[in-house]
Amino acid sequence: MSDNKRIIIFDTTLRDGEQSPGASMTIFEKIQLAHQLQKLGVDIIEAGFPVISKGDFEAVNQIARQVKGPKICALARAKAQDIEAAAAALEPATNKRIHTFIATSDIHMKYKLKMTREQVVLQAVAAVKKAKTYVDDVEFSAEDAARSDPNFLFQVLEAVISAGATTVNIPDTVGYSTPLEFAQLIKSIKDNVPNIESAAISVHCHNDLGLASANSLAAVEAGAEQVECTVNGIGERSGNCALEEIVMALNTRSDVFGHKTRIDTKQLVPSSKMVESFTGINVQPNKAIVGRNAFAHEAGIHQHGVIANRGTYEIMRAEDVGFESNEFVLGKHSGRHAMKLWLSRNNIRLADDEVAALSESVKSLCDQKKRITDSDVFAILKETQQEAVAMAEPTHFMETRRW
Ligand SMILES: CC(=O)SCCNC(=O)CCNC(=O)[C@H](O)C(C)(C)COP(=O)(O)OP(=O)(O)OC[C@H]1O[C@@H](n2cnc3c(N)ncnc32)[C@H](O)[C@@H]1OP(=O)(O)O
Ligand SMILES: CC(C)C(=O)C(=O)O
Repeated sequence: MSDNKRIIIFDTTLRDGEQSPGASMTIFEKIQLAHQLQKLGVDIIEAGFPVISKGDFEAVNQIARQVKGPKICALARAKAQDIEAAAAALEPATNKRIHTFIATSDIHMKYKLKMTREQVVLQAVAAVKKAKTYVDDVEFSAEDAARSDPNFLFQVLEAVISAGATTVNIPDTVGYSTPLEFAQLIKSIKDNVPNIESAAISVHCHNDLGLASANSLAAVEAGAEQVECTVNGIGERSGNCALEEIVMALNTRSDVFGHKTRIDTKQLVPSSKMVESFTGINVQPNKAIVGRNAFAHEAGIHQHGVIANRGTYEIMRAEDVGFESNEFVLGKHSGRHAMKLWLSRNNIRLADDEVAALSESVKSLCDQKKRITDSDVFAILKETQQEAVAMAEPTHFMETRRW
């Protein structure tokens, strides 16, 4: 894979991810997660925002000391004190980046920062110059870029690149943009910022309208080189672009995007589980890629198809993202083919008419009970097929409805 075909994966689970209400992690957990992110193969770990607390400073500092491989990044407002804290926390890292930001939308400048456009440009440039005195690699983010006046955004980006920014990040801070619009914004930045070739273009999309991954992919198609994302898509409000979604979309549809990443996809599920356990934020079952139902089939027509050929209903392999296998669930929607498979996995032989009768009994039970277990099916079998069950040597006679 040539390098110009590789999208840089900038993981911000430890920074923006941790901003999810209730997701705070201990220093020990953050260090463990950073090691897991290294194993996952992310290019850059945004380890925290050192000025905000002693704990965040310490976590970034320990990660900078211990985690080798990915570049370690720390966030700083466009303020001297923040940049000094970021530089001090990152000091032990061999490969490091300071990420500084200021808002460029009229609503943020007027009401939040109470600054004029001219003041924002001056403060952005001063921040980048200050960060450059500590590190070569400086990222600048124009917060709320997607709602900023594009002409002002071009002016800010040109100024920060001239000041030494090596990456310019275009956040859709409030998840307002749409794929076509966001792609157009990236294209217009490439066309209107004269020195844009001197910096990498990054995107950072939020999920308020459920479009974070779609917007990030549209940006990649328009020429963005770095995607900022989080494991399980955690982050402010509805979260950030989910790392697993962007990576598997690029992998699975390389025919469309023509880009790859360095991610070891088999580490996606272990990373997801670690984030779930450290933050206490559970992944919804139907979450793309890492949700518990992402590779599970209950409907008979689908189960029949998958038994015949997994490609009928699976566009990715469960094993490739770190699950042990795909799964079948016996339920109200299951049919005879799945029933036969369940029986064979439990070493039970039945004639076709008996399989059909058992399927009917299972369906009837499902009309009364939301979830059925292996024990339920065995109970039905014991009533009707004592001989077959007696001969069976169940391989996993336990309370589970999946196999
Ligand atoms: C889009 C994002 O995700 S941005 C990152 C968000 N992350 C966080 O906020 C991390 C946690 N934050 C904190 O712990 C605190 O907010 C701190 C330490 C950063 C600041 O705390 P405080 O000094 O008490 O200020 P408070 O949070 O109330 O207000 C933010 C201040 O930062 C200023 N500010 C906000 N963004 C920027 C910026 N990019 N550059 C410079 N100043 C900024 C605001 O104007 C306000 O300044 P003021 O105190 O002069 O009015
Ligand atoms: C600091 C920036 C990149 C951010 O988190 C946002 O705009 O959402």
